[in-house]
Amino acid sequence: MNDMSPDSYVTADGRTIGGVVMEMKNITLRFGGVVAIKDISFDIREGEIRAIIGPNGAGKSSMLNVISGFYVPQEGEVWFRGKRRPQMKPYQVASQGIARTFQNIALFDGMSVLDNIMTGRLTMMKTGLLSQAMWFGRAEKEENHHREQVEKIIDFLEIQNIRKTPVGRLPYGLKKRVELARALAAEPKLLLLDEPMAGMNVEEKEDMSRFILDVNDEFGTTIALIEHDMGVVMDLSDRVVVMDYGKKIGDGTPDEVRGNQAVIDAYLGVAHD
Ligand SMILES: Nc1ncnc2c1ncn2[C@@H]1O[C@H](COP(=O)(O)OP(=O)(O)OP(=O)(O)O)[C@@H](O)[C@H]1O
Repeated sequence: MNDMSPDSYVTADGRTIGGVVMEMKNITLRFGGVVAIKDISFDIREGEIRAIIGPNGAGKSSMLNVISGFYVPQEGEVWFRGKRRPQMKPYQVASQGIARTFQNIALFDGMSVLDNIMTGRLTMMKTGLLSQAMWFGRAEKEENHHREQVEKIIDFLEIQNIRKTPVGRLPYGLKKRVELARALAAEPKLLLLDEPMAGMNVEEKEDMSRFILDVNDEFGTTIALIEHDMGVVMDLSDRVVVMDYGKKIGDGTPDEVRGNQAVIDAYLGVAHD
């Protein structure tokens, strides 16, 4: 699954966690007078499930937006696969193998599940309309390949029965699953999930947790996620970054974070256990 770098290790459940793939170094992000992120550093290792938690307004989404290139920090550096990342547009970040889902579902309601998932492959499509017209065979072959990959994801996430359904008609939990499918269609190396369980009932949360674990396990996808449900975060994650008012107040395994007094004071102590 991963290159066995010297600092690789195998988790209790038998997954291999490799070296650092993404490193945020002293990131500061301001919106006018509001400092959303204050001098935060942390890393993400290959194959791990890394959570970012914190109370409302702590800066979690802002951090995910920095990783995905939607926001450019005023200070600090983003390193990816051992290289400093220059300022990039989100589509350029996506083409490096980083895909994301959004806090508020961002699908095309009028389009079928299948077509929505196909849009996740846009960054990988080589033949445009002109070449399709001029060199149909090659374009057709490529289209078939994309369809095959999408069908695999549809099977994996168990959504065969809704593949032709317009997304707008689906219940919330399934829409979130389709969003995950669309992100996976880009075959990401690093998958960013912005509150994947928000608004879900217990059963939907269990399903989504299982799919996140399966994606990580089956495809070796590194996952960084923001989530409010503490139970979910502690069960799923290998390591957790805790933010509060734009600052990092904790970073470690779920057990380390649970025992961190600053975290308890800021967040966990307030009826989130
Ligand atoms: N586009 C923006 N323009 C101005 N201020 C912003 C913008 N995005 C975020 N902020 C501010 O930055 C701070 C951090 O917001 P952010 O959404 O990153 O926090 P969060 O931890 O994700 O919160 P929540 O859990 O409520 O989603 C907040 O004070 C917020 O109002």
